[in-house]
Amino acid sequence: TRSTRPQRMLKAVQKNATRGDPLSVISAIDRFCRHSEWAMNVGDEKGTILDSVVSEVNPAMALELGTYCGYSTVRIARLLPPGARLVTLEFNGDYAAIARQVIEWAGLEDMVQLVEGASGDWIPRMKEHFGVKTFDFIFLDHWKDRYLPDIKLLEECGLLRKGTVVLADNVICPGTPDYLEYIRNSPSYESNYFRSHLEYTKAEDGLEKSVYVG
Ligand SMILES: Cc1ccc(Cc2cc(O)c(O)c(C(=O)NC/C=C/[C@H]3O[C@@H](n4cnc5c(N)ncnc54)[C@H](O)[C@@H]3O)c2)cc1
Ligand SMILES: [Mg+2]
Repeated sequence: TRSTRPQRMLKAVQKNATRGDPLSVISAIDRFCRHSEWAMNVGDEKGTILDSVVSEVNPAMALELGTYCGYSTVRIARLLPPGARLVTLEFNGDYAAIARQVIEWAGLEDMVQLVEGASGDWIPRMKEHFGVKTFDFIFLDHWKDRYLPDIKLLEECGLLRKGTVVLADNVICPGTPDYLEYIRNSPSYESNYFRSHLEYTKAEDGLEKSVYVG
């Protein structure tokens, strides 16, 4: 049977990227998406904004919702300080299997804990199951109608602390109107919009950076 797009993306990484070199994995995926097949990675343009926020936060404990093929997982994990950890949730087994191999090709498997499961099920178990106290940095890039319920769940589970930075992809395209409305009007967050473009296209999109103030 015909291969899937994530499988073809992984092949492109194994063919064009150097084992243990995260930047070569990132550029191999960007080249694949620009010249072969578009895919919903955060991409190179929004990726530089993601990089600058991760570098500024320098998180010891990071969370990603929506691993997909692991592109942003690699972008984040390559910037983490030694001993830091990135937990990434992905409930599609096929995508998780591809992402695991992409993360391993980049040589970042020691920094990353890929959990195969739904955010709604696993966020309440972060403390007792993963020994997480609070997250320093959170990247939202899963189904857009899950951003709002999951940020509220993260609050309820006490997983945010004063200064936790939440970065949300696609707040314009596909768009997350209910999340934006909540986070921009909540006294518990200071938010800023970083205007950019939908990955590999000229359409507008952007990232919303929100700092939890408690
Ligand atoms: C109209 C239109 C369509 C598509 C686009 C283009 C476009 C551009 C983008 O950057 C996008 O991020 C998206 C997008 O839809 N992303 C959804 C990404 C989901 C991944 O996360 C996984 N997942 C989804 N919910 C959960 C969950 N609870 N727990 C754990 N994993 C979850 C899924 O298994 C996927 O691995 C789309 C732009 C405009
Ligand atoms: Mg996205």
